[in-house]
Amino acid sequence: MSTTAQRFDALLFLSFGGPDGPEDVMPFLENVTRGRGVPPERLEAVAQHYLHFGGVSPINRLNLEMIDSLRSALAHRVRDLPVYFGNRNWHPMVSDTLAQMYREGHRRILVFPTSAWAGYSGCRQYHEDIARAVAALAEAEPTSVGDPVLLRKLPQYWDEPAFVAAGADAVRRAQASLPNGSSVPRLVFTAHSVPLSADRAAGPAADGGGLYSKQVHAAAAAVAAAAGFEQFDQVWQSRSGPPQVPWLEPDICDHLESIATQGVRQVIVAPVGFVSDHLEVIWDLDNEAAETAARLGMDFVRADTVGTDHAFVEMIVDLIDRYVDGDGDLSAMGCGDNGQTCRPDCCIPARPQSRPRR
Ligand SMILES: CC1=C(CCC(=O)O)c2cc3nc(cc4[nH]c(cc5[nH]c(cc1n2)c(C)c5CCC(=O)O)c(CCC(=O)O)c4C)C(CCC(=O)O)=C3C
Ligand SMILES: [Fe+2]
Repeated sequence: MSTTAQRFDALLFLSFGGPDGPEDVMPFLENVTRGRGVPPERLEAVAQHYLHFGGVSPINRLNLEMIDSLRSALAHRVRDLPVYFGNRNWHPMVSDTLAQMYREGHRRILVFPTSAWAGYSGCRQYHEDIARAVAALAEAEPTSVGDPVLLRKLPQYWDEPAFVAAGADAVRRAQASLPNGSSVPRLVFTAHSVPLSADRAAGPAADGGGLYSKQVHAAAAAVAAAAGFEQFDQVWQSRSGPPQVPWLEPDICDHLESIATQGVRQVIVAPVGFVSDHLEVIWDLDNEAAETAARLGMDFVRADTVGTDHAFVEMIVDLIDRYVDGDGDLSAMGCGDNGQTCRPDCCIPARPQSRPRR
């Protein structure tokens, strides 16, 4: 690792990945869950959600659109930084993208992850896949042993002002689209649930862990305040895993039931935990939660995700600007080189004994 500041010469846009057709669905789900104890019934159910949309997740198209906007924003600021696309769980796989970047001469690579968060699923798994790709490069491109690459993951950005501002704009647009009601609509934020044990393992043990849920809550509070709401609820979605294992609760649909009994008639659901309209967003919210709200007689509107907002793309460029010359803050939460995991106060492994996935 070099100690003198040196410029980065490319950006790897690193995302989760999703299937592009029905035949991709099962192999994709196997990549996501390999060795992780997700019950087969849950996988079957999730496969059906994908198949409901022809086996195509919107995530890849949305990422490509975000990359297009990012390239224009970089060009606009006269930043000469080629952007490459790689995923953790589906093609283009990060290891293939890295091999291509290497062949095209890139040795110092910044990594932008499409997760804003700390924790095992939100941060550490991204590091693990970076490390795996770097290890695979030694086989794909043997010269990389003597002429190595440096991949530096950018820090978590859940508290960036532009992330909050884009979220607040989305909430305001959603609110404006509700029919006129007699009372203030209830603002409900959702993020991906994780096992309680994983959440407890995130962040300094002295603070009791829970860094993922704390960040989500803090981001939601900031978005709510910026959108002019005095109150909000924080709930979770897309739980999986065996039912006897506790996950973050309440679930969005259970929560809609309970606020209906409190007389709430209008709800704005804001998926603060997701950067773009993933399958989880369009299935669990636009389908399941919307249907639940309809059954309960509530007006329901789902706020947009921030990924298509110009302000969010500008935020990515700002992050890049802070790091591109090689003197960005390496101790910032989420930052790490070549998948060297974050500091222990970010994302200690939830399951230290889990087997490597491939
Ligand atoms: C915190 C978090 C984020 C946010 C951070 C980030 O954005 O990275 C996230 C994002 C996403 N999760 C996604 C998809 C899936 N997640 C699953 C499973 C799981 N997610 C978990 C957590 C998270 N997930 C966990 C603890 C599991 C249990 C199994 C395991 O520990 O791995 C499964 C397996 C089936 C199931 O169990 O549901 C699928 C298919 C997609 C792509 C959707 C598309 O295709 O559009 C995206 C963006
Ligand atoms: Fe997930």
